[in-house]
This record gives sequence, structure tokens and C-alpha cells, in this order.
Amino acid sequence: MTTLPYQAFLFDMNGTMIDDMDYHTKAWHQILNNDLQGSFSLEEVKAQMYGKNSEVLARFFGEDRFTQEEADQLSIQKEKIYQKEYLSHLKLINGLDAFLAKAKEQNIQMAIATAAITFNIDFVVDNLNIRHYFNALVSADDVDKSKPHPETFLKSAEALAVAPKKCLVLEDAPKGVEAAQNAGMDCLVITTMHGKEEFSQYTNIIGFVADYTDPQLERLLTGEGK
Ligand SMILES: O=P(O)(O)OC[C@H]1O[C@@H](O)[C@H](O)[C@@H](O)[C@@H]1O
Repeated sequence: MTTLPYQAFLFDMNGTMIDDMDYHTKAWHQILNNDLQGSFSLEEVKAQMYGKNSEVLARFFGEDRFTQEEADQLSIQKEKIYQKEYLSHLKLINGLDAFLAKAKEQNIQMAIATAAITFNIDFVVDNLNIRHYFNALVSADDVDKSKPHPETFLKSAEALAVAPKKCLVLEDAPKGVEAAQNAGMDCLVITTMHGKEEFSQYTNIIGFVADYTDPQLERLLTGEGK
């Protein structure tokens, strides 16, 4: 029997399972500038919007600007804008449906490990009818610190009862790859929003793919090498 290189796949969600990061950038841009009277460019927003929504708000306006309640309200407000704009475009990245089905057949444990709140995970998994593929869902609501802190990935590995070394993280963002590296996990990068050159400082990357039809992915499901 061939041994598979990884026992678990930990999927980042936004930008990795669905190609929606432009919609997050625009929703943040609207909240930060129109509702909160900031003056941030789309480029600044794109570079700084990683992690939990409360962390993003603190990064732009400082730790003391909002109470937890205000931050939670702004977070929901931002996700409602995002969901309304993105809904008619919502679909899995090419080839992911077949990849999930094959991984499930091979008994690979799978989790969604995201900085998004549960409200957005539900929006994605229920509209796309893919909840049954996942053995664990770890959201912003489940961790103290989000990416690049390793907590999201370590909690996911723990929930699946798989050692970090046996987990492969699938990510699209540099801060997510950094979180995987901090968790002692290998990472496969999906180049939806960030180019290969933006990841040069990381040592845990096993490959770059544009989508899930890339033949490189076969070896993860067949056990031929790592
Ligand atoms: O960890 P993931 O799945 O890439 O999600 C990240 C995004 O999740 C969104 O909900 C946040 O508002 C974004 O700011 C963040 O970049």
C-alpha cells in the first residue's frame, strides 16, 4: 500500500477555495473610508486586511478606537456588503470539487482554517453544499490570534487529531503561509491574488498552482513522492 505524503489538508478559505479577495478588498475599502472616514487606498487595504476583522480594524485605526461590540458590528456590516456583492459570483476555484471528492475517498482528513468569521464560512459551505467534506471548521471566532499566528492551523490539526508535520496547508496569502510555517506545516500556494515573488521569504512551500486542475496535485492523492 502506498503511503500518502499528508494525512490532512487544512484549507484557508478566502482566495484559496473561492476567488473572492477583490470583493473583501472593496468591502473593507468602503467601510474604512465611507463609514469610518479613513483615507486608505485599495493597495493599502489589500496589504493590511489579513487576520480577523477586529485585528484589521485595530491595524488601521489603533487598538483603542473601537469597543469589542463596535468592532463586531463593523465586522458584520463589512461581511454583509461582501456577501451581497459576491453571491452571484460564488463558486469553487477550478478543479476543487473533484479534488475534495478524491481526497475524501482517500480518507484524508480535511478542515477549513480561516480568518473569516462563522457567518462567512456558513455563507460559503452552505451555498456551495460542501460542508460534508470537512471534519473541522476553525474560524476567527475560535482563536485568540489569527494569521500569521499559528493558532488557526494548530487548532485545526488538533481537531483532526493529526500531527502538524502530517498536515498540508493550502493558502493564497503570504501571512497565511507564514502562519503555516509558524505551525511547522508545509504549504501549497494557490496564486489567485498574490504572485510567486511575494513568497520568497518562506521555506515551507512545496509548490505553486493557479488552480486545482494542476497535475502537481495528483501526487498528494496518489502517494507518489512528497
Ligand atoms: O483566512 P482567509 O480564509 O484567507 O480569510 C481572510 C479574510 O477573511 C475576511 O473575512 C476578512 O474580512 C479579511 O480581511 C481577511 O483577509
